[in-house]
Amino acid sequence: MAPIELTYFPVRGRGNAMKLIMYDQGVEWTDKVVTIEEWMKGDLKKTCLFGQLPKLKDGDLVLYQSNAILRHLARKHGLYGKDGKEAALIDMMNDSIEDLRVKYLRMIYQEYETGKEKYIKELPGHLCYFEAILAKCPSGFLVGDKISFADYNLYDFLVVQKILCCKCLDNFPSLKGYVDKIGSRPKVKAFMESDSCTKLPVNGNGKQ
Ligand SMILES: N[C@@H](CCC(=O)N[C@@H](CS)C(=O)NCC(=O)O)C(=O)O
Repeated sequence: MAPIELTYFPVRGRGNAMKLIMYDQGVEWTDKVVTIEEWMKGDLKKTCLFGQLPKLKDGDLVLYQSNAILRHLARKHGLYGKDGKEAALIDMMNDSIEDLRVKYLRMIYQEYETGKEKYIKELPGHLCYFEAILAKCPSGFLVGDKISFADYNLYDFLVVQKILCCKCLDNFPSLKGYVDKIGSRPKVKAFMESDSCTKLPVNGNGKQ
């Protein structure tokens, strides 16, 4: 049995970026899928440190909080820059991706009907920062010359934004090139085209 076990709902959600990292880095893991019906019984929730998923079990280490999980995988698999300075910059990038993800999730779960149009209108005003960052990165990665966990996270987020609004990257050539570049890594491509990704709804409430 794989030593890593990921417990999450049958959605892409916050689980997809960590799955992408594991698949691309050749890490074996087992998915423990929790249906909403099972979750609603409440027993599993009570055992979760903060009452939420995802949960990653790596040997005797049990982790909650998706960004802590991404960072753990990054430390183990060399996806955290070449030194402390790059690690700090990667953290900064990832925090900014998290800010956007929270905005997106708020719209999806709390105000899809009333807030979707406004969200799409405001999206370029958020994405432009990443466009400017990537336009200045000769490697095509957010920080340094190697892929980091923040790159997988941003890639995952941008793909989800394209599902919401297929034209959202049209005015952002660097972001477009970035999605194409990361998306054409053979294992990333294979994972994104696999049932493990395509068969799952993007979000738990069916909105996307
Ligand atoms: N900050 C947490 C948020 C986790 C979170 O919102 N989990 C949701 C699913 S994505 C959840 O467990 N919802 C069920 C519940 O809160 O009862 C993280 O990044 O992991």
